Amino acid sequence: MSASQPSGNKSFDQGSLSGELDEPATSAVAYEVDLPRIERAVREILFAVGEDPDREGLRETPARVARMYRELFSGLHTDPRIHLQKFFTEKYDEMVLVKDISFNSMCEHHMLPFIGKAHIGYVPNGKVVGLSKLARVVEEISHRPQVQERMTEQIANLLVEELGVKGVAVVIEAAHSCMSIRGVRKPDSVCVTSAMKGLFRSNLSSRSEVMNLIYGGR
Ligand SMILES: Nc1nc2c(ncn2[C@@H]2O[C@H](COP(=O)(O)OP(=O)(O)OP(=O)(O)O)[C@@H](O)[C@H]2O)c(=O)[nH]1
Ligand SMILES: [Zn+2]
Repeated sequence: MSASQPSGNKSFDQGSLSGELDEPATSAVAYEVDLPRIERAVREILFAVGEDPDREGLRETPARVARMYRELFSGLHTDPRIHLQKFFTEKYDEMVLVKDISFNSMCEHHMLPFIGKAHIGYVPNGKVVGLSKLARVVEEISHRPQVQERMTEQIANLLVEELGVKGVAVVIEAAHSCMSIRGVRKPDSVCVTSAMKGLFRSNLSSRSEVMNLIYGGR
């Protein structure tokens, strides 16, 4: 299924399509990142650590870092709700699970990456979204200064608010570089967070089912 040509996939034709047909490629909100300001700041950091930002190898570094931050924080200027505006009215009312959605984010405490996988399960309440849209939501919510717990909650809340799901389970596992390359230096630690809403919160067997589907066989 392509984002702008949903009728190409027969399995989705059985339901009717709602929402915007001309979905933009991204949900970007107009904002011009101040690249020169980042460049000046990076030059200052290089001076402060005792480097010479004008030596050949570093000359282009401030501009590179500025472009890098624009990319890593691109989710600050997007509205991930847009990806959930287009849905399919399906009778399907069992769980849908997309697991192993890889992501990278930036820990807001140290501005170092945390990298991992998100698993999103939900039980629809008449509205089913294209599977890629869940990954798009993860992309945008992760490309911000984040903490893992907030990211987990934000994804779950978005599905509740936009799709009125009967239940949603978001599980995120990630390795935080701020814990591996510096500070306490525990390179093998993995942080796991979960947000359970609706029947995944109230019903133990639904919760066990989604956890088994995510982790079963591992
Ligand atoms: N709960 C949570 N903590 C995080 C996340 N990312 C980083 N941290 C933690 O944020 C904390 C910041 O602690 P501080 O004491 O303010 O900073 P610090 O002196 O650099 O801490 P150390 O990392 O222990 O050296 C650290 O314990 C990090 O492990 C996250 O996504 N969630
Ligand atoms: Zn950190």
